Amino acid sequence: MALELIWVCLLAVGMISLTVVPALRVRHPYLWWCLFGYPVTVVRVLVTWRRLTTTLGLAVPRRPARALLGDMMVKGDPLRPVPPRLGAVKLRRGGLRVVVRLHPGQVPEQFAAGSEAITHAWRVHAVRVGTDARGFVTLTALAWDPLAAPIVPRTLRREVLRAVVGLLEDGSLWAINFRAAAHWLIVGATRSGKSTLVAALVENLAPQRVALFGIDLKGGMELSLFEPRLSALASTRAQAAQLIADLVAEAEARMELCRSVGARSIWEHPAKLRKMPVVVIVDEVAELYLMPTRDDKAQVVEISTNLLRLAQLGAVLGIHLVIAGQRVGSDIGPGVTALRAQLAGRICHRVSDPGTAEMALGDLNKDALVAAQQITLAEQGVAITIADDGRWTRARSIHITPDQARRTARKYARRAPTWPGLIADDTNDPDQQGVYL
Ligand SMILES: Nc1ncnc2c1ncn2[C@@H]1O[C@H](COP(=O)(O)OP(=O)(O)OP(=O)(O)O)[C@@H](O)[C@H]1O
Repeated sequence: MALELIWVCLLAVGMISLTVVPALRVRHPYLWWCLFGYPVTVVRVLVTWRRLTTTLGLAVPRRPARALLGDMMVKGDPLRPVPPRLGAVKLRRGGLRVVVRLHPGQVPEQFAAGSEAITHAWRVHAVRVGTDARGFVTLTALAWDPLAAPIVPRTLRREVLRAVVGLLEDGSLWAINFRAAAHWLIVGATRSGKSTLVAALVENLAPQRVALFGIDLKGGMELSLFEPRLSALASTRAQAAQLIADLVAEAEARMELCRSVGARSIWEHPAKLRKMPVVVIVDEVAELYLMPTRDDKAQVVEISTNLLRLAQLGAVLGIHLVIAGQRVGSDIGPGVTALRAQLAGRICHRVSDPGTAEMALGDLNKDALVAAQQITLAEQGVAITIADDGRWTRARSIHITPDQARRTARKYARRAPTWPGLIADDTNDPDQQGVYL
């Protein structure tokens, strides 16, 4: 009877595993990885390590390859070469990480050359080789392609002017951090994912005590989604010229304030005096520089000069620019190359002309430029960006639908300070006090 009960229990467990585990893998991949994928992979790593390193030539013999047997010299490989010492296999979000101690004479490049074989042996999506300390390599395995459908954790450390917009290809968070790079350039051909990225950015910034402005000369088609949360939206060139001029005046007033309190940036101001950070999103920047008639020329020159001033002054004054466009080449107008030099943050989606990729990444890294040109039509939302540590990497934004963006903008409409003046009508809300301090 007892034996039958055990069999029934085992059968039930087996049935549940067969149905629940695959469903969990699809619906909650991170939970699946913690509960099932990670433990199984740890066993696989430990079991395969000796054979894997021997096959790759990374295990070294303890004894020399020749030995004296009586008065005979015997040559041959020792039976049990010693693999490099493996540290604890640690869990990381959607993957694992393990530190390996190198044998004397080994270099990380030997492990990098074998990363494809390690990937297959561990049955993971990819293995990256890094070096955090001399004499050691860190092997980071990704369970699946993080760019296939990026999911960011719901509970994130809230930090003002930092927006987590997706994932990097190593599975870490992709953040647009205005405190690290004051201004950002986002380029990409049509349907490459620019608007989705901007939506992810606004989704993050909307709950923060940050004033958002929009300039969208495509009749406000893109940025009007966020209108309730914007302090102002310029949808004609005249409105844009006025708004940019007003923002330059705001920057000058902040500069004056800095001088009066002896501070070099608004972040050094006493909390009570500190002005609200401003993020200005410019969609389709080329439209600002178009000169259909002669009369437009003066206005274009004014816009170009003021935008450049805003970029130069704004970084320390809490005024930040996000410049987005399909085609951003030096040919679109005077001052574009000078403006580009001020935009330290770069994001390049699939582009249709090499000039735009060159504009976004050419002055930073030639390999990044090549990688950007290899993004395919199917990889919507995938971009090349420069990470916080200065390295270029592939990344993909989370997919925010227009409806989601509209709902977020409505939800946080009360947090949009009035313009001019940037006076928030919610300063008594204790929930919001000090968010940007
Ligand atoms: N991160 C993403 N993940 C999945 N799909 C995406 C992502 N980003 C964009 N897409 C898909 O690509 C389509 C086009 O994206 P989006 O509208 O953002 O492109 P765009 O570059 O702004 O185009 P346009 O310049 O024509 O406005 C979206 O409708 C969406 O279905």
